[in-house]
Amino acid sequence: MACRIAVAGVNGRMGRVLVEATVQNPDTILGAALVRQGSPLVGQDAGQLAGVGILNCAIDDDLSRVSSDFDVLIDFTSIDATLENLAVCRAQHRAMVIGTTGFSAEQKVMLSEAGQDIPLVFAPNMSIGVNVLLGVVAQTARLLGEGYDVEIIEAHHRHKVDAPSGTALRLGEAVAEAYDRDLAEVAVYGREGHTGARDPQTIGFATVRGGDVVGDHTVLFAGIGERIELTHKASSRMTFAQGAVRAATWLKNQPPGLYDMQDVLGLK
Ligand SMILES: NC(=O)C1=CN([C@@H]2O[C@H](COP(=O)(O)OP(=O)(O)OC[C@H]3O[C@@H](n4cnc5c(N)ncnc54)[C@H](OP(=O)(O)O)[C@@H]3O)[C@@H](O)[C@H]2O)C=CC1
Ligand SMILES: O=C(O)C1=N[C@H](C(=O)O)C[C@H](O)C1
Repeated sequence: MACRIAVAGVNGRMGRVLVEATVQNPDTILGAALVRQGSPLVGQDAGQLAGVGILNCAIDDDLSRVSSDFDVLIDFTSIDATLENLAVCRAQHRAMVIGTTGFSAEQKVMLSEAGQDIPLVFAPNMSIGVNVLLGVVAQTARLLGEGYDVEIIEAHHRHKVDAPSGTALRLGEAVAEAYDRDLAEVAVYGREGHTGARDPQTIGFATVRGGDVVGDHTVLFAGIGERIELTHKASSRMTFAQGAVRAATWLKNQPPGLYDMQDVLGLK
């Protein structure tokens, strides 16, 4: 049976592409589409909004009201909206794929607690490429060993509200884990003024914001006399949306738990 998907924030940049990816996937149908409470979009057809034709799926602003219409909620919205939707999905026993970024450590604990009751996929980047890159980066760190300075550079569009990106932080975690370091202790977020010489244990982050950049990430291993730069560039949001829809079809058959894209793609 087709997996019935609900898309939160259906008018957002990701929301619209998620509707398109749901329609394109032969194993999924759009069961519900959500917008902010009181939005003038309520009642409009979600397919029409996403530019994929009429789907006979009226946009709603109340997740509890439509909870019997979907199996998995895909949520790429904001921290507040995602946590509100998580509470509803937990109460109504609905699975959830979360792509929203920018959560604090405490908020991430809330996600793992919810994983005791419902199946959840939470990943800062749903593209296949970035999830392969996570493994490549960890292996590169292990093979190079100490003596290489690690810097993570990310670039995104002018509308992005969180920095560094969730993906950059996840890449940082992968490097820190490979070197047996704690990212919270070694991360350096930007530099200014008289910084002193670089501490070799640190992992640096640099953020670029501008225009319509979909999402670029580079992990730089800089040694003496050589450097390795591992780069992923997303050129379309469809890569994230297809990953999220794939995660939803996978999640439908999983027991409660907090999973990531490495689980979905069998990369662990
Ligand atoms: N994991 C991944 O692969 C990816 C993750 N992302 C992440 O997804 C998130 C969304 O990105 P993007 O689509 O570009 O953002 P947009 O701003 O384009 O869309 C956000 C959507 O969420 C809705 N929303 C925001 N706050 C609330 C609220 N409090 N209540 C109800 N609805 C709300 C917005 O509604 P309104 O328009 O009314 O404000 C809008 O529909 C970000 O955190 C981003 O980092 C993005 C791409 C890939
Ligand atoms: O906000 C975005 O656009 C993106 N956010 C994600 C992140 O923070 O890592 C993933 C992607 O790069 C696009």
